[in-house]
Amino acid sequence: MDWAATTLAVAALFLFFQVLTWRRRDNTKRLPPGPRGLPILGNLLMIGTKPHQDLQRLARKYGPVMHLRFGLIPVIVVSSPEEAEPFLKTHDLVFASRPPTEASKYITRNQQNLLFSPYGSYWRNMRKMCTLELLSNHKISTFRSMRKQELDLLVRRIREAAAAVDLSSEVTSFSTDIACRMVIGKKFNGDDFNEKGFGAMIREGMQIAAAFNLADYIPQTRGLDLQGLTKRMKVVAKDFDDFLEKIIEEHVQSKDENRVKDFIDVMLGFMGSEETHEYRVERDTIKAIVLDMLVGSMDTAAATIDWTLAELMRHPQVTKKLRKELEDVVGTKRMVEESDLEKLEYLDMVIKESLRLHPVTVFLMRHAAREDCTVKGFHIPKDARIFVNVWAIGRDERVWADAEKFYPERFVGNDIDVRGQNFELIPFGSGRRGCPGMQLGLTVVRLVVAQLVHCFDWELPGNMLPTELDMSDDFGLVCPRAKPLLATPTWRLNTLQT
Ligand code: HEM
Repeated sequence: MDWAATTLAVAALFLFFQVLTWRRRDNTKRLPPGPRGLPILGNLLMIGTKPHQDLQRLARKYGPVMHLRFGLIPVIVVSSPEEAEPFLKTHDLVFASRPPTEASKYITRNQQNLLFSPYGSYWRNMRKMCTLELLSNHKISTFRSMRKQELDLLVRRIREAAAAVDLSSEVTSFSTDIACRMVIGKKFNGDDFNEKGFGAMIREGMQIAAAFNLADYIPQTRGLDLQGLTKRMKVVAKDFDDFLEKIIEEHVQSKDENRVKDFIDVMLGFMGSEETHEYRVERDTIKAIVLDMLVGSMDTAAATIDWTLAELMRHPQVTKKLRKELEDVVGTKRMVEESDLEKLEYLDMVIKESLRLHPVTVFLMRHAAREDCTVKGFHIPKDARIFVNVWAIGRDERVWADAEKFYPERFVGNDIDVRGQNFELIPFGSGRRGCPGMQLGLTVVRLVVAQLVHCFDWELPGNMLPTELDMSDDFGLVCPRAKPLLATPTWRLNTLQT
């Protein structure tokens, strides 16, 4: 094609997209304020590698309900508790859906999992199964001794370490191990999934799912795969499928009736019997839900533990106070048990404070509007994506005094908690799409933080000062600390037992 023809083609394409954008704009209705966008791309270029921070900055200028356009898709960004409540409570039913995305199409078999499933009877059915059969208090208590075994192993590994320990990596391995044992019945070492390794494969899937995929926002570019993401998704989806097929078959063939039933066993029990069970479960459903449960439990808890330990190392006075509570409740002659957790009130405040400053899912998973709706006088169009910026809400100076300061005592004398009733603190979301694994997540985080603070004194390497600890984050489906947390442990209990 010569120069003139290329220019003409680009101009025609530009005009086509511009007309599309104009047709979508309805000038009679008042959208929330927001920055002007470019033709075709909208506001996409305003978003860098830290979208939660970029959108917080924009919200300071345009307000806590903001309208942007990512490509051709309207996006509503919510950045304050008062504005989050109508989206997650008053009009929860309208915003309880998920948009179709390329990742959900390829990796989760056309949104067959819970996380990416659109609102409807399939989602309701799966949500009920997950809540009542997999993540109920009763079911998670059946894995209590498994959690204890794995935590004892973690403590032993740390105790035997001769020098500084990479706590981030240790906690991630622990979290991956308990998730695998609970969901699929066994642990996986580095490379026994395929040559890439189990954790690496799951994280590759999560990374792709979190990426800003141009094809989700400019659907006309789908076939072009401009970022090469579709190709990667197909590889990941095939790897997952081969792996899960093998694991499910092992479960079908297993004759061991005495072991604790893992999540695959439970779901296999509901398969193919619509008359006798209220859940409609197919083999593909099991595969999709297994991925949810692994993704939901592996990195969320690990990243929260890592953030909390880092904050404790930066705040020795808080650690001292937490240790005092642990000594009063547990003593110094034994390790922490899960049954101790309900008595540890200051620990609860420490974890809440950590989740306020470092919610590991910085945006609630993309909610989508199922119909047009009016919120606080603004028109929210059908199919708009709703981004609730939980990270910005936790740092909103109008709500939190000294918002950037890590100060667990702010929870003394009030009953603000993380369960979705207090919109200033929603690290697990709220309403219909709120996290069904919250109880399990909180149990694991509390247990590990308590144990590692109780069993060890920690020193930062190379005479590093607490204030020098790098607290920058990495954006993804889950946002961990960017740098590994290294610290040297000293055993502090009056017992040899681990
Ligand atoms: C510290 C730990 C955890 C945190 C901070 C967390 C946070 C969240 C958040 C913010 C959401 C999105 C809510 C929304 O879109 O409004 C969510 C959804 C979800 N979480 Fe968790 N989560 C954690 C642990 C877990 C665990 C342990 C599991 C399961 C084993 C789990 C499974 C899920 C699932 C399946 C959804 C999707 C629910 C739906 O769309 O209906 N999460 N989580």
